[in-house]
Amino acid sequence: MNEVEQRIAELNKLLHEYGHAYYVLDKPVVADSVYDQLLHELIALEEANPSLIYPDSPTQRVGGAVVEGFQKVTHDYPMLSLSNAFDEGDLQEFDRKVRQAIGDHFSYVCELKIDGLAISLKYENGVLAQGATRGDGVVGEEITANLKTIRAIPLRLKEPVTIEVRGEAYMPKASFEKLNAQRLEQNEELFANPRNAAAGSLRQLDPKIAASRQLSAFIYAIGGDGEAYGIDGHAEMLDYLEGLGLPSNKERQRCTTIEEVVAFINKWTDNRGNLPYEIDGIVIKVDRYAHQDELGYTAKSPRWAIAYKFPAEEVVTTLLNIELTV
Ligand SMILES: NC(=O)c1cc2c(=O)c3cc(F)ccc3oc2nc1N
Repeated sequence: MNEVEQRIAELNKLLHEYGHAYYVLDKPVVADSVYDQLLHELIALEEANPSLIYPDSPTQRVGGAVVEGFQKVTHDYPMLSLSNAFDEGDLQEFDRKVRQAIGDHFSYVCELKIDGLAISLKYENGVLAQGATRGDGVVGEEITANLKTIRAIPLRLKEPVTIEVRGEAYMPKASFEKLNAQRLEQNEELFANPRNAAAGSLRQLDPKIAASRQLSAFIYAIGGDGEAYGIDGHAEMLDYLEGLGLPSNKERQRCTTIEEVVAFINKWTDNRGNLPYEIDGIVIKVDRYAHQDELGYTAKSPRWAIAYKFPAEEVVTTLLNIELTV
């Protein structure tokens, strides 16, 4: 390898490491100025040596041309939606059905329900090959170019595995405030909430616009059969996906009773305002895959999971009261 090739290889490695620490682990290891300086050095070297551009170089995140529209993709495994629980009674009913089907020796995994939009990511031999929206659950839109602009999404995994994962793309609260402040400046219509802003950003046909929106993502499941990777349960799968370099939400907790689940829900009902992203509930999943297989699915939802939805913010009821009094 000559000197330039060596430096390009070294810059790719460093920027990949620093990017993972900053965007996936939320633990920066160098100052932004150092990252930017190295990135600009790589951009200059790649411009002078286009044949040495790596497909997963950080300079390739904002690539793609502006497209006329998105291709449709059929998911290998349907992207189902979660059934909802609105109060403790619903949770007790869910728990009763689970115990009826698989007995009492199991545990739940509780996760924050990120308020964004569901995405699917396909990696082939470790390289991000396709990204798509949920769509109607069977057919989604191919938005690979836009998802590549999300720095929390690795362009290459730490292992050359072929795997499909599912997760939630979202707009952090800080990005949302900044975006709406800019739109106010430019007399543009404001986004109502971070979820709409994230959806609107990923529907942009120009990846440069998606890149400017500073989205992020959490991965919450594998698409397809986790046991094919020698993994027996969901919590273990999330650890495995983290090991591959994928971002998963660390605020997850194993619970063995609904009482523990309720305690987790109460904790985050009170604390969610301190999170740097919006959540609209808590997802409760039976952990072991063998138990999930026994419980199975309805036409549109897994029977082994449920989403507890937080009550609507009081501001809505206040508005309603005003209307009612007038
Ligand atoms: N928004 C979320 O944070 C979130 C969403 C889902 C799902 O939509 C979901 C849908 C399924 F059919 C099965 C598992 C799931 O797990 C999930 N886990 C999460 N943490």
